[in-house]
Formats: sequence, C-alpha cells, structure tokens
Amino acid sequence: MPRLAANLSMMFTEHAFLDRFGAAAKAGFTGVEYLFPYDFEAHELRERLDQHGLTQVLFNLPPGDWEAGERGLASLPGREGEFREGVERALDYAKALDCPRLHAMAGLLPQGASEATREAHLATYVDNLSHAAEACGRAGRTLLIEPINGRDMPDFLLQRQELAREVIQRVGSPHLRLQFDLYHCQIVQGDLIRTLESQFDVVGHVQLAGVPERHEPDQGEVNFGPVLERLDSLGYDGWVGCEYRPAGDTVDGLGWARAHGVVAK
Ligand SMILES: O=C(O)[C@@H](O)C(=O)CO
Ligand SMILES: [Mg+2]
Repeated sequence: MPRLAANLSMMFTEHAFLDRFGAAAKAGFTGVEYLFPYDFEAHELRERLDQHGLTQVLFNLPPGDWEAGERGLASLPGREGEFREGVERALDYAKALDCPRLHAMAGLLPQGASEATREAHLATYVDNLSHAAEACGRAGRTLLIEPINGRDMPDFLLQRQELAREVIQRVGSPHLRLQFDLYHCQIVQGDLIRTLESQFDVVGHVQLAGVPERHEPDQGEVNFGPVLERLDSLGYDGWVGCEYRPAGDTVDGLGWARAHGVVAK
C-alpha cells in the first residue's frame, strides 16, 4: 500500500501550523507536505520534523502574490527573474528540510487569452522549467508540475495530464516529473486508472481527495481503493499526499486511512 503523507495546509487545521506536525505524527503519519514553508524559518520547521520523526515529502516554490490571486510564476512572461529567485529560495529550504520534491505551480493565463498568448505562456513555462529542473538536478531534488482543475483555479494554464506530459517531454530533463493529483484529474478528465497507467512513467508524486467536496477520500464519487491498488501494482514506491479538507475533525475522519497504517497513537 502506498505511504500516506498528511498535507498540513489542509489537514489538522484545528491546530496552529507548527503544531500540525505533532498532530500528524500522533495520528500515525510518517510524512508531511504543505503548500509553502516561507512564513517560517527553515530551522523552525526542521525542529518540528525532527521532534516528531517526520519526513518532509513536498512543498511548493514561491507562487507570486497569492493574496492578490496569483497561482504560480512558472509560465508568466516578464517574471522570469522572480521565478528564478524563487527556485533558489525553495532549494535553500529543501536542503534544510531534506525535502526531495518541489512543485512549481504553472500560473494563470490572462482571462480570455488568445491562442498566441497561450503559446507565449507555454514557451515561458518550458524555458523556466528547463532552468529550474537543472537547478533541482544539481541539488539532488526533483521538480514537479501539477495539472489543476479550472473550476477551483479558473484560467490555470496546466489542467490536463496530457499537456503536462507534453511539457515534460519538451523540457527533456530527468529531474522534471508529474505531480498526479487524483482529485484534479477526476474533475478535469476522469478515467483515473487508465490515465494513471498512461502517465505512470513520468509520475513523481501523487495526491488525493474526495470529489467534488475535497473532503476525505471515502466521501464522494470516487472509489479510491482500486485506484491505490493499481498504483501499487504499477510499482509506485513514492508517497500519496492526503490533500483534502476534512469534513469535520481531522482525526475523526481518518478511518479510511487505517488500511494504510495511519493509526492514531
Ligand atoms: O492541488 C493543489 O491544490 C496543490 O497540490 C497545489 O500545489 C496548489 O494549490
Ligand atoms: Mg494537489
């Protein structure tokens, strides 16, 4: 069975952020991920990981001005310098946290973008990812890109798994892989098992959540048991990030995860 990582941006929000590490460990998780570490000093996060025997599985590059609605810089023409500074900043944190994976969010297209604008964003995306993948490779890390559904993030450039694959091929670096979020894939295109099979050779991380509410995976329209079994039989040895907003108390909603060794201590 795949190892489950608690996503601390969405789970255990009953606690202040730094206290979520201990809560996740107490609930039986051995790995954690979250969107952004940058509100904290790296040593504060490192201390929490060490104190609770946790592995840092993943976090994201700086996304631009999140409060103003930005959702990543990787495809934004004219922001290349800021993107590259973000890569260096993320790599510093990754070293301190011993984190092997970094996710670069693609960013938004302008509303009603023409085909030419879209092509320009894609070209910037490929250039920026080429640079970032090489920097990650030199640092012994893997860079990830994630298709995100356009209902939750309207105008997000990267929505389909096939486009992610095309971008990965255009970049052509072994250090760039796919963050396959089953929640987004179900909303955008469904057919989870066949899509996973066809993308598996480029998958570097997996996430899940119930659809459509993004609650626990045992709530909603997807029967995740067979999907996780297929992930196993394909030979996946990475982590599956639990990137969902619990419907109620986080620990009360963990019944589904017992089969994966997540058992409250
Ligand atoms: O699926 C998501 O929302 C995340 O994995 C992410 O990185 C951007 O919000
Ligand atoms: Mg995700």
